[in-house]
Amino acid sequence: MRTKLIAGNWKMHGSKPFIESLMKGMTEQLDASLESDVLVCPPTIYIPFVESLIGDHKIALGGQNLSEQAQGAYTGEVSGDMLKDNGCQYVIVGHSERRSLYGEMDVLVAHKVGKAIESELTPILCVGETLEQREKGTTMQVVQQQLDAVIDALGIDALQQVVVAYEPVWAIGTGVTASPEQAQEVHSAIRAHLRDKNAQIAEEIKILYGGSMKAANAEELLAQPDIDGGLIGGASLKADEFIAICKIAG
Ligand SMILES: O=C[C@H](O)COP(=O)(O)O
Repeated sequence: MRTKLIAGNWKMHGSKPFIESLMKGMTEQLDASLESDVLVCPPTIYIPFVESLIGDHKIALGGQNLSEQAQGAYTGEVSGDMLKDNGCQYVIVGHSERRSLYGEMDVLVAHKVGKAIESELTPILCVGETLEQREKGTTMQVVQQQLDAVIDALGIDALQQVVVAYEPVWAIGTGVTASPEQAQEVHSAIRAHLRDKNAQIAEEIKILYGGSMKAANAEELLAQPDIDGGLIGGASLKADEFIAICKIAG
């Protein structure tokens, strides 16, 4: 039985007063009996601040990116160990914004997944196709290639420590959500692809959906058998909305 994970990716949003109010709303409404896991991924600089606001609440902390290097003269970079040292348990790797805006290729993403695991962080490996790729009918090819880059570099066993997030690029921040059927189709194909390599890992791995998920569509998406949670952008910046999704997840 896979526990659901609801992860908020705040991207480059927030300020101390905004975060204080967001976290107040979240911690006040968060029910301790919630069975799903809740995670927030603030901008790196606010991680210690958010950690102080989480206190004893059952909310995990994650980074949005990490360096592929362990340490050294890499100006502006933040390592997995540094994230770990500041209370993170997770880190998002290979988000489509990192891939398209910062030129992160599959090989680099695979390297970062490896570094996250070495730092005892759970990488949330993002995969997904553009609208053009979907229209050409290459969705699964693209997604498999993104997954296989990690499997080829680190071996299939590494995926025991990975969460996958399927994020169709055309659904990110657009208000256009993949239909539950479209999302389930890809999630199930991802699991089938992994099953060919290791049935147990395929069964146990969490596959999150990301792309305009909100309280109004979360129920249908999270009811799909292969959707194990959400990686939520815009809706994670509103306490009521985010907590409503967490409650739907159970
Ligand atoms: O990491 C989150 C995804 O990019 C989804 O963002 P969104 O919920 O704003 O569409």
